[in-house]
Amino acid sequence: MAHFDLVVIGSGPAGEKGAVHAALHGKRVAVVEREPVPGGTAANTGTIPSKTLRETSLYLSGFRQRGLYGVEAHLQHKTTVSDFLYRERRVKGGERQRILEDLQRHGVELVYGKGTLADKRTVVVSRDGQPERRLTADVILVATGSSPFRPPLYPFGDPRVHDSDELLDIQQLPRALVVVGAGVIGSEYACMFAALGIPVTLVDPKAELLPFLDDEVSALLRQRMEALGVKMRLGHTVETVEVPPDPNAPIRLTLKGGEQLEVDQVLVASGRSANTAGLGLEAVGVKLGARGQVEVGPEYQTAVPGIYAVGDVIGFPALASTSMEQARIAVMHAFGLEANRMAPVLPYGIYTIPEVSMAGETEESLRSKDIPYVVGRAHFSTNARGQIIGECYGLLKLLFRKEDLRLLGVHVLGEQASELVHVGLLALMTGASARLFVETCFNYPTLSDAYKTATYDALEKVRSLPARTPGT
Ligand SMILES: Cc1cc2nc3c(=O)[nH]c(=O)nc-3n(C[C@H](O)[C@H](O)[C@H](O)COP(=O)(O)OP(=O)(O)OC[C@H]3O[C@@H](n4cnc5c(N)ncnc54)[C@H](O)[C@@H]3O)c2cc1C
Ligand SMILES: NC(=O)c1ccc[n+]([C@@H]2O[C@H](COP(=O)([O-])OP(=O)(O)OC[C@H]3O[C@@H](n4cnc5c(N)ncnc54)[C@H](O)[C@@H]3O)[C@@H](O)[C@H]2O)c1
Repeated sequence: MAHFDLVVIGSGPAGEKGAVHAALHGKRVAVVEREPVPGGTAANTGTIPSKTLRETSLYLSGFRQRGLYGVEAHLQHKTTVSDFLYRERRVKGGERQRILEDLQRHGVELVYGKGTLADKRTVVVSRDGQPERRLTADVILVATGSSPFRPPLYPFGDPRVHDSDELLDIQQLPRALVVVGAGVIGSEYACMFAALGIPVTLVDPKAELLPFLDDEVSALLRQRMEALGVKMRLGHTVETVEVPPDPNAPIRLTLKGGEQLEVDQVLVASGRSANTAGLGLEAVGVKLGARGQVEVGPEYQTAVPGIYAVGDVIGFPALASTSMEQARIAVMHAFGLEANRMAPVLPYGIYTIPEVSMAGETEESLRSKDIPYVVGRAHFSTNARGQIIGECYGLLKLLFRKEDLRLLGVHVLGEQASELVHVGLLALMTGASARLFVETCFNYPTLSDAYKTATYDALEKVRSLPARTPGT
C-alpha cells in the first residue's frame, strides 16, 4: 500500500492543477485517471477540441476574410469531415502530452484506473486485467468532472444522434443539423457548423439566448448568429423524434405546436451531470446535491474533513478556468498554506461566432439592485483596428457606477472578445474607475483602445470625471 500527502481522482484541469500545486509545495502526490489518456473533458471532449474546431471552421470557410479583399476566400475543395477534425486531433494530442510532462516534471505519480473511496483516507484503483491498488492519503481531492446529460427522448445509440462527446467521432459532416439546447455548448457548435455553410436549427425551451448575458449583448449575438445562418427556435420544445432505420431517410423532430424539422444529424447539448456515481462518496459521509453534485464549503472541503471536491463535480460555474482556481484554493486550505480566496469577479468567454465575453454586472443585474449606472459603448466599426480587420459588428460596453464612475461591468462581442475582457476584468478586480481608462495609453491601432472610446462615451453622459482620490 502506497501513502501520499494527496491523492487526486481525475486528471482534468481541476485534478492537474490541484496535483501540481500541492507538488510545488513539496507534497507527495498521486493522480488517478480512469481513461487511458489524461486531461478530462477539457483536453479530450470539451474545451480544447471545441475551440480548435471553431478555429477550423473559421479557416475552412474563410470567414474572417469574407468580403475584405474583393476576392472570395473560400477554400477551393468541399470540406470533408477529416478536414474538419484534423487539427482538433493534433491539438488534443499536444495537450495530452503537455499534461503528462507537467505531472512528470513535478514528480506527480499518474495511476491509470477507476478510483473509488474505500474509506475516508483510502482510494482503491481498479483497472481491467490488473491487480487492484490501494492508495492512502492525508487529503483526497475529488475532481472527477461531468458527463453530457442525455434526455431519454433521444435515441443516442443511433450514429446520427450525438451528445457533445460523440460529435467528435462523426463519420461525415451533417447536410442539415438540429442542435437541441441553446446553452453555451449548443450555441458554440451551432455557429461552427453554420459558418461551414451547413443549415442549422437551434432549439431551446428558453425564449432568450444565453439569458445570463447582458440583454443588449444577447440580442446582438442572436442577430449575428441568425445572419450567419442559424435558424432560431427559442421558446420551443421538441415533442417527438423519429429516427428511421434507413440511414438515408431524414430524421424528423416535431416541435410543440406542430412544426417539423427534417435533418440528417442531431446534436443534443442540454446540460451535464456530475461524475459521482460509483465513487463511494456517500458511504464515507460526503453529501451530494439534488443533481448528484458534491456539496462543499467555501474552501471546497466536503462534509468529511480531508476530502475536498473541485471542478465540474461540484456544479456551477463548471468551467475549466474556475475549476483550476478552485483546485488551487482547496490545496492551499487542505495543507494549511497561505490563505487564499476565489476571485470576486469571474470572466465568462463564449466562443460563438462572434465571440462574446463578460465580467461583472449586467444592466439588468444593476437595475435589480437599484444601483444607478452609466453606460459607455465603443463600436468596433469606428475603431481603427476594427476597420482594418473588417470587424463591423463588434461592441465593447462598459457599465460604470453613476456616483463615482467605478467600473462595475464589462461586455464584449466580436473578434478577440475573450482576450479583450481581461483589461476590464483587471479594472474590476482592482476597483478602478473611468479615470484608469482615460489615463492609460493604449497601443494604436488596437481593439483595446475601445476601452478609452467607451469611457469617453460614458463621460459625455455625465460630463465630468470624479476627483482623484488620494493614492490613485
Ligand atoms: C463542449 C465543451 C466545451 C467547453 N468549453 C469550455 C471553454 O471554452 N472554457 C471553459 O472554461 N470551460 C469549457 N468547458 C467546460 C470544461 O471542459 C470543464 O469545466 C472542465 O473540463 C472541468 O474540469 P474538471 O477537471 O472538473 O473535470 P473533467 O475535465 O471532466 O475531468 C475529470 C476527469 O476525471 C476522470 N474520472 C472521472 N471519474 C473517475 C474515477 N472514478 N476514477 C478516475 N478518474 C475519474 C475523468 O475520466 C476525467 O479525465 C467546456 C465543456 C464542454 C463539454
Ligand atoms: N465557453 C465556455 O465557457 C463553455 C463552453 C461550453 C461549455 N461550457 C460549460 O459546459 C456546461 C454545459 O454546457 P451546456 O450547453 O450543455 O449546458 P447549459 O446548462 O449551458 O445549457 C443547456 C441548455 O439546454 C436546454 N435544455 C435543457 N434540457 C433540455 C431539453 N430536454 N431539450 C431541449 N433543451 C434543453 C436549457 O434550457 C439550456 O439552455 C456549461 O455549464 C458550461 O459551464 C462552457
